[in-house]
Amino acid sequence: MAAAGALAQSVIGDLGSCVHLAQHGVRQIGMPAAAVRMPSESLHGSTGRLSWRLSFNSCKWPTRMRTPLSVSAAHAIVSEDGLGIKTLNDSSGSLNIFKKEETSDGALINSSGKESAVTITVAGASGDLAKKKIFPALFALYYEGCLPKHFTIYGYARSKMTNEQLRTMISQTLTCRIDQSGNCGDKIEKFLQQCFYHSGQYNSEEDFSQLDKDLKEHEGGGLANRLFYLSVPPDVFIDVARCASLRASSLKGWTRVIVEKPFGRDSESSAELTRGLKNYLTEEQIYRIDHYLGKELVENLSVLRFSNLVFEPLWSRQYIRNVQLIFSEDFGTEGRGGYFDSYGIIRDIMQNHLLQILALFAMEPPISLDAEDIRNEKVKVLRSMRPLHIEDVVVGQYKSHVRGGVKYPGYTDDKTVPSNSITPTFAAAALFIDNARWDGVPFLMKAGKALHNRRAEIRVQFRHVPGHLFKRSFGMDLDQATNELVIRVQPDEAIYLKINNKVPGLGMRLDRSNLNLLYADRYSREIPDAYERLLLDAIEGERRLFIRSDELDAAWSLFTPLLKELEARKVVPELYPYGSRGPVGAHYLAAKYNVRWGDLGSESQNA
Ligand SMILES: NC(=O)C1=CN([C@@H]2O[C@H](COP(=O)(O)OP(=O)(O)OC[C@H]3O[C@@H](n4cnc5c(N)ncnc54)[C@H](OP(=O)(O)O)[C@@H]3O)[C@@H](O)[C@H]2O)C=CC1
Ligand SMILES: O=C1O[C@H](COP(=O)(O)O)[C@@H](O)[C@H](O)[C@H]1O
Repeated sequence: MAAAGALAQSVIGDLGSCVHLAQHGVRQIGMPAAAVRMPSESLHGSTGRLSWRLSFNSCKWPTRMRTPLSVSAAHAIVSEDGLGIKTLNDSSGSLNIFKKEETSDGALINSSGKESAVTITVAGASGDLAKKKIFPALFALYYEGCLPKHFTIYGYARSKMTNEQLRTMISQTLTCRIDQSGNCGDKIEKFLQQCFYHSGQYNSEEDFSQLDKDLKEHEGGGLANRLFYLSVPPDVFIDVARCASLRASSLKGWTRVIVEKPFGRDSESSAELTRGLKNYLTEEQIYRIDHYLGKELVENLSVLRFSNLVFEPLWSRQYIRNVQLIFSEDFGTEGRGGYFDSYGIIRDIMQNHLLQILALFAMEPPISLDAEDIRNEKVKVLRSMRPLHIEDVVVGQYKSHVRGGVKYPGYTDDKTVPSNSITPTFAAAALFIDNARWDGVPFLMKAGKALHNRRAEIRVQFRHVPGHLFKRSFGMDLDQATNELVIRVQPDEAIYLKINNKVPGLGMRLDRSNLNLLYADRYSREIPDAYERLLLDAIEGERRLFIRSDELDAAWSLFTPLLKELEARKVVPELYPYGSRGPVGAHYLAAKYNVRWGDLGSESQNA
């Protein structure tokens, strides 16, 4: 076994293969040529805190480089930042990927080069999220060949269920990739055979000891890693973490725990949750999931910014007038009113999903694409932000509405919601980042349920062109002539830039047109669900898209004073009809900062 230190020193090699890889885009994705080393030996080994893991299949490329390549050269490369690639000269053209892992979560090197087993236990397996998202995502990973060869999936919950009943439940929500649906039935059957169920209490160490026994039987005595997904209500997070950690941790491999939101209700409860989890787990073992970070277009933000020369120079107060982060759903809290009423839209969407996008959008260029480098930059942005003021926030709640003879229920019509609830189902807010790059630029957020459409997008409105030669063509309203970049996260993923253009003809008439990258037109591949990416990352130990505890603290510091004030003052939300565009107050808030919401232009896809 070669040690990583030795690898780092070995500069042997055939630059031909380097060039070959560069031609396939590797260098562009993040491997500077200077960092490429070419050892002559086999590449798995370990040094200090780093270990090297051998895995197969292009899915297992470290996320930042997860690009399928077909390279036929028989060479191995290791970069100084801990990434390595070994290309095989076999007919499949497959790649072996070496990836650095820290051993603080219990990872051990598999010195034999034999693939280790992974068990994924979903606590709360009988619940909504598990059925809707987690099992389908695990199946999709299996379907794409992204799960390790030896994997087992365990459902754990209090409900009594047999393995067969779990399989029947899961099978109802599995779907196959549109483009490869040929052998779907077989794949579903094989996947289900790897799924098992264990009934137990969330706070019973004894029940987790039983689970441990079951897991061991499936793991077969070799190196086994364990991932626990806490898909349970937040009041049992710590119980499950305690029992899993004390009674069902992997003895030889790593143990990781994915924690679902909400991570508390405010700074204090969040800190308490973190303290509670850290009694049993290290920070490296905790994967706080924010599924918006796993969405394709959110992943793409850094690529758009940092790999296109045309954008990064514009990314500051000098050229950007305002940034808008917009989330809307065309359905209410149906079915989740009980949870929602004690959280509200600000905690449900703004403090996490929209703020995470904002941090990624506004951060300084990170030193590298390593998880810690990116999270360091995100936390700096969050710490540079002003805590929200109540004057910069508008809250709303949907009321019932009859349209086309159909009566849509109001929020308080939900039986699980108190009839006098003042929990906001809509909020708009203006935030500011007090740093050199963003001084004075309003970042407007808007999130709401039961609105007229379902959409999540980032809108970047640029400043006016100075000394605009074409003023006369635009009339008085120069706002209509500014450029706007729209990153549509969902649905119909797209990136488009509104530009001014001459209408063809002999006159000089201008209009606004879109330079449009509509994903469905450009890429035939189906976009993976966010949970697929995040589960795969957790299995691979890639923490870049998970929230670090200091990020979480910073996020809560921004919102906690506002949330407390709203609650203390019992601020009554402005009512808006189900299916409408939300409260009028949102427009006044935007107008206060000289902003017009960009999503109100028209109903067309690319408004
Ligand atoms: N559903 C969603 O779309 C989203 C959910 N989340 C978060 O994910 C987690 C799981 O969500 P979801 O599946 O909707 O939750 P559920 O309410 O469906 O709960 C999951 C499971 O936990 C058990 N459970 C329910 N209530 C309690 C309780 N009071 N005490 C102990 N166990 C309980 C039940 O299983 P059993 O009785 O069999 O033990 C249930 O099937 C939550 O933390 C939620 O906030 C986050 C984002 C979106
Ligand atoms: O976290 C949550 O997200 C969903 C919206 O997720 P999406 O991927 O479907 O856009 C939201 O409905 C839910 O209230 C919230 O808890």
